Amino acid sequence: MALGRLNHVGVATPSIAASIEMWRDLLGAEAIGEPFDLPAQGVKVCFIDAPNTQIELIEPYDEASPIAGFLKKNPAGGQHHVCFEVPDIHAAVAAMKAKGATVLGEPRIGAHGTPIVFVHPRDTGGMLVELMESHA
Ligand SMILES: CC[C@H](C(=O)O)C(=O)SCCNC(=O)CCNC(=O)[C@H](O)C(C)(C)COP(=O)(O)OP(=O)(O)OC[C@H]1O[C@@H](n2cnc3c(N)ncnc32)[C@H](O)[C@@H]1OP(=O)(O)O
Ligand SMILES: [Co+2]
Repeated sequence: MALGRLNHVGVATPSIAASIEMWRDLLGAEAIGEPFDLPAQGVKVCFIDAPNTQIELIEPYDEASPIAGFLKKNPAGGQHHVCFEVPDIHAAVAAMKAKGATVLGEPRIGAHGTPIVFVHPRDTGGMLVELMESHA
């Protein structure tokens, strides 16, 4: 399985609203999407377009959010994961497992409306990696 396009960098934040201000006023972001809730994945999401990828701002939807633990350790938020595109999520899961990596859960629909999975950071040098099926 070849390394695919970097679809987005996930950035955890305690406040999407505050993060939008920083990305816009300090870093010059111009294409900022409308925040939306993704309760099935326990997050609120806002995509910020960069020329060749996106920033995915993620805020806990509730206390059970999978990023709640991360924000306890990093109260100001920070870089949470990176997401690479794959042509076939099931083939990607099989390839990861065949190489001994831990895939977290089953493929589920992510913020772009396509199937995603996560590979445990212990298998990826400490960086949480998301794989997202994309046919773009
Ligand atoms: C899905 C919608 C959207 C999209 O793009 O479509 C998203 O991307 S939403 C993103 C939020 N969802 C997830 O992250 C789901 C997958 N994540 C998980 O299942 C957990 O966060 C997990 C298992 C990676 C970590 O679990 P937890 O937060 O409970 O922390 P632990 O103490 O169990 O962590 C174990 C170990 O991993 C290290 N860790 C935790 N989070 C990260 C991280 N983001 N990046 C790197 N490392 C991470 C943590 O420090 C622990 O390390 P250790 O050395 O054992 O102390
Ligand atoms: Co993501």
